[in-house]
Amino acid sequence: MTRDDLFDVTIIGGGPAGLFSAFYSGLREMKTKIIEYQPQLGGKVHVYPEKMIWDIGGMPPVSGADYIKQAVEQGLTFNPEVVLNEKVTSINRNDDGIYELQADSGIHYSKTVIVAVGSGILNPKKLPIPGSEKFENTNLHYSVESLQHFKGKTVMISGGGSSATDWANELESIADRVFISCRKNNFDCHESLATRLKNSSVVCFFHSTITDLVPDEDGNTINKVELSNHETGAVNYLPVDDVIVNHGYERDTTLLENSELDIEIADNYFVSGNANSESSMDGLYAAGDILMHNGKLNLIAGAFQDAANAVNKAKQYVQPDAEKAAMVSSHNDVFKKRNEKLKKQMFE
Ligand SMILES: Cc1cc2nc3c(=O)[nH]c(=O)nc-3n(C[C@H](O)[C@H](O)[C@H](O)COP(=O)(O)OP(=O)(O)OC[C@H]3O[C@@H](n4cnc5c(N)ncnc54)[C@H](O)[C@@H]3O)c2cc1C
Repeated sequence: MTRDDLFDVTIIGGGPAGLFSAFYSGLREMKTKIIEYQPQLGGKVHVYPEKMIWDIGGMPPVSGADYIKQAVEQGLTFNPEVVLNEKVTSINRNDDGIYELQADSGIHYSKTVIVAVGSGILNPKKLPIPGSEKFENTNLHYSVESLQHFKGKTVMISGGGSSATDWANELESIADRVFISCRKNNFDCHESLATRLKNSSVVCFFHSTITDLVPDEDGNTINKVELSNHETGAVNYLPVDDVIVNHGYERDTTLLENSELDIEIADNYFVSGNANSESSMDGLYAAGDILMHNGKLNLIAGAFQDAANAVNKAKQYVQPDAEKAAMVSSHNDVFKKRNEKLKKQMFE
């Protein structure tokens, strides 16, 4: 990247807030870039692809996976530049007032920035068993993409928190057998989840940890798990078809710590801003879970409002005589051609 690749707005993070920011900044005719660390857009909704989301205004219940599909389609409406697999490590500003985003592949230059990094970069905590990575291509899972994959299988779940117990409950009626192992003597989740689990056919192993994965003959697939009880010292070998691990997430939240700018931070992590999504820095805005202010709504619906506010402020920063807000979409010329096509499809 050179300084000639200067964008009006660069959005860090491609979750719900980043995607709606990209849509809205396209609507406001700004040259837009989204930078996302993960290989795909969608943010932390990827953690719950099969959960149903009911609380997005005007939208019927939608699965996380379908929501992502729609949000990505909307986010890319105006063809923003999308950079995936790219971690922004710090935000600085040069003497000309241009923001410089340091990333793995070099520096991204931008007139304004929207920080939409949610809870930071999430990576699942891995099983601390040497060599376990090779099973990630076969039957060791750190997320549940599809419950149906486990139909008729024997599944071992490791973890005692909300996600692990929720998966165990969901899989009970789909899998043939479900085991769950938990380090403590009780689950660390909402009591209704724990009660449902204890009354189910799921076999719970407390005080227990997976200490080894025994492969089948070809060496690529887990055939048995070695389960050790650290109270009694008992070791069990359980034949399994799949292993699901949910030990929580490692969070990389270093972006703002590394930045030398005077960005006001709340609770050691969040961008302390206002209801217009402004931060303490001119030209730098925040949207979604990373933004904190008095009226903050920590829902996807709240991220949309933050995003539109951030973009409107960015637009005025780049072009001070611009309208304060975009015209509504229902009679906006930007959509004229697209509407003709859509109406044709609808009425044909
Ligand atoms: C299990 C679960 C269920 C939920 N259910 C609902 C629900 O029913 N309804 C609802 O409204 N909300 C729900 N939420 C909350 C909702 O998912 C979040 O509010 C929403 O995802 C926030 O969007 P965001 O874009 O701010 O952040 P995120 O979705 O966290 O996206 C941030 C993105 O930024 C990227 N990123 C972070 N740091 C960097 C960096 N340095 N460089 C590049 N990229 C970076 C991340 O990889 C990520 O993709 C749920 C959350 C969870 C965990």
